[in-house]
Amino acid sequence: MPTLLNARSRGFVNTPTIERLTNRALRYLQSGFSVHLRGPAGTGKTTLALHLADLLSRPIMLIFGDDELKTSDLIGNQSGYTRKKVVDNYIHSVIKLEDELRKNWVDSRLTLAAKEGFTLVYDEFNRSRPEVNNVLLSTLEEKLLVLPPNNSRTEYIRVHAQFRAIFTSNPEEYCGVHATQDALLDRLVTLNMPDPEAETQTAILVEKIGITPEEAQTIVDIVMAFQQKTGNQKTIGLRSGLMIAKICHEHEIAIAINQEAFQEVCEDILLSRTDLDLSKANRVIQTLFDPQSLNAQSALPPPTPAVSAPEPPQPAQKVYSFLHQSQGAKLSDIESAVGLNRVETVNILRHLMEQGKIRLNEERKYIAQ
Ligand SMILES: Nc1ncnc2c1ncn2[C@@H]1O[C@H](COP(=O)(O)OP(=O)(O)OP(=O)(O)O)[C@@H](O)[C@H]1O
Repeated sequence: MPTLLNARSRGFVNTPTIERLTNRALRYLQSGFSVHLRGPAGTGKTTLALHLADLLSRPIMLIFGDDELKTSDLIGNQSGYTRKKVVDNYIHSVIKLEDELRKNWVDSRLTLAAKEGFTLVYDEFNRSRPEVNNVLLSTLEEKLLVLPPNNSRTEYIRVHAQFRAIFTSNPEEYCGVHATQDALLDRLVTLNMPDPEAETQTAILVEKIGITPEEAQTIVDIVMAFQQKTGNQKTIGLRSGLMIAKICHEHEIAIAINQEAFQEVCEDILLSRTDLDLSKANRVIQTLFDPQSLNAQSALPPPTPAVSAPEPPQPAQKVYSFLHQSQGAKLSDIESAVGLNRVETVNILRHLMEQGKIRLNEERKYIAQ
């Protein structure tokens, strides 16, 4: 059986923009639609897809799109044979032999998710050839998964009511990406991922790498200014910032624009990511280490704290008291009892779990400690 993913999205940074996007996507998922997050590399599609899947509170199956992927990788295939031999020697002089050879069918991720009502996260699905994804058409629309003919099992699977799929994709001009069939797009609600704003990038660098907000802002300023000056939107962004931050943090390199070691790291990470002529790109990057030029380039707002910072005490107290009285409840019950939306409820539950005040039992009920 394929491995189930338990995507507790720790370290997920929730800014007002991300939260709005999350709420929109969640609304569509709760109404039974599958969601498609589309946008350039490094805008946080996969991270948001896993966060959404986590909010749905169902086991998660993860598939990565790939040119080599086959339909059988999605639905399953025949794997070996089972042989049954019956020897009947009831009358000692007579032997009756029955030999039966049966093909074994092994479900793959889509089939399992559709059967059991899991959440399927299909990352970069347009890297798979379009015909491979055809099997998704009836799964999403008619809620029927059609399997290849076989005598030993049913050829149609009725899709479980809780099955949801979350797709992510890169724009079609990216290398190795196929055009997406209109029929598939027509069955999905597509949300375009915005480029993460400076405040989101800063918050992510602080949360993921553990640098200070001022250091994070210095890196984000440099990366965004380089992106603007070179006109390169495709490969320079959040990931470059995360790499610079991680390297500097781990090697105790001071994150300041007048530090030679910091300048070198920025050059190494950024110069390889632009199509601009190297000498021109080099000149651009040198202007960024001039404090006046950088300040003029990017009047970025000061970092604002992430929304995932500690919840206000009142709703958390409400959730805790409810759990205390009810002796355990599931996410949907908590949500309706305290009148909060899913994102708010999950944030509070996480916060209470981190404080050791509640725990999640095997029936996925939250129990007050
Ligand atoms: N909201 C977030 N909270 C914390 N980290 C984030 C968030 N969004 C993105 N990141 C981090 O930014 C990096 C890029 O994010 P992610 O891989 O989700 O982007 P993507 O759009 O799926 O990229 P690609 O198209 O290249 O797969 C990752 O290291 C991820 O952990």
